[in-house]
Amino acid sequence: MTAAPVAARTRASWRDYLALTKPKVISLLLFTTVTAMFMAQRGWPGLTLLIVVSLAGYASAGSAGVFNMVIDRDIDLKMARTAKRPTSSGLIGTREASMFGAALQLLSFLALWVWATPLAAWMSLAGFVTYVGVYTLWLKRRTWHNIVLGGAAGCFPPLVGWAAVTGDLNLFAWFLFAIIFFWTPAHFWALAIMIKEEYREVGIPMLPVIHGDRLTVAQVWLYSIYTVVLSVLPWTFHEVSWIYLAVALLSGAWLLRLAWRLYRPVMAGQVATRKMAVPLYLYSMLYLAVLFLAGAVDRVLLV
Ligand code: HEM
Ligand SMILES: CC(C)=CCC/C(C)=C/CC/C(C)=C/COP(=O)(O)OP(=O)(O)O
Repeated sequence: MTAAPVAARTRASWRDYLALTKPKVISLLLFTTVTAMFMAQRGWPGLTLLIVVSLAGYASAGSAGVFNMVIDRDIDLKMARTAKRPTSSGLIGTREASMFGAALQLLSFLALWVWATPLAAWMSLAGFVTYVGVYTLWLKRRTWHNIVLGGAAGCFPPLVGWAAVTGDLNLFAWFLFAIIFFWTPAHFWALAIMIKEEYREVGIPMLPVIHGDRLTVAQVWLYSIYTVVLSVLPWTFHEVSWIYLAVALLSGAWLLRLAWRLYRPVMAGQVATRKMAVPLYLYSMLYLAVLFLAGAVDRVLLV
């Protein structure tokens, strides 16, 4: 049996609901949650807790994605990258999507509260509120600072993992938060350069649209430096040892190399092109994954 063409479909399948949760983005968010659990435990956190936190973490971040797609369905419809989202195409109505999102958030909060710790549930809710309330509703359409302040949403997943294991948050857990906070601009503004014309057309005030390429690459370069410096600090506090340090320095050097390769030609007067920004955007995700993996391996094996 062949699938019906998209335009002819009127009934949404489970795949459409899954698409509302932004599965690819969540895969990396969840990776930071799970690796943070190993870092907090300094060993195996237990299979039950790993499963509960992974499922609940997915549901919470997924719920945030659902509400983001409901709120942004008008602008998503106008951009090629997002036009086919079920909320924009009308395949899934606002009411159904909102109920789905609310159910995910409620289940996630209860599961974390009951089977992990109340603090983990609150941290997850804080991530949700920051993404939906601060980023999507308040800042995204208003200011180019949107992704810096709203980007705090993506910093909560490691706190969820940490709090699920210890019921508490220490300085190192907040370092994990801060690393993602300072990493986000390099990740997102590299992408924003790639798709700046789409953002311009729909009037979303992303940095390259508002202040141009030069300020964007300068900010990306600065935030990349902050990220690498910050990534090394936990070592100076004896929270991690040489495995993490070696990985942080090597992967950080590569991040700086790619940020520099975007910065230099644009500062020399060239227009920032998609081709120039792609390597940094793609590498940003590998970088974060490798850094968190190194933290987990290091603390499980050595510290
Ligand atoms: C304000 C913060 C952030 C913004 C505005 C942002 C924005 C975006 C956008 C617009 C995309 C393209 C998605 C697509 O093509 O469908 C993307 C991709 C991605 N982002 Fe982010 N992001 C942010 C933070 C994060 C964080 C914290 C993580 C994980 C720790 C993350 C992980 C990813 C991944 C894995 C992809 C690739 C998805 C794919 O290939 O479809 N992002 N991001
Ligand atoms: C703990 C917890 C619940 C955390 C949730 C954090 C979360 C879902 C962060 C994701 C960040 C992200 C994908 C932003 C893109 O939004 P966008 O609207 O700019 O992208 P779009 O144009 O693809 O919709």
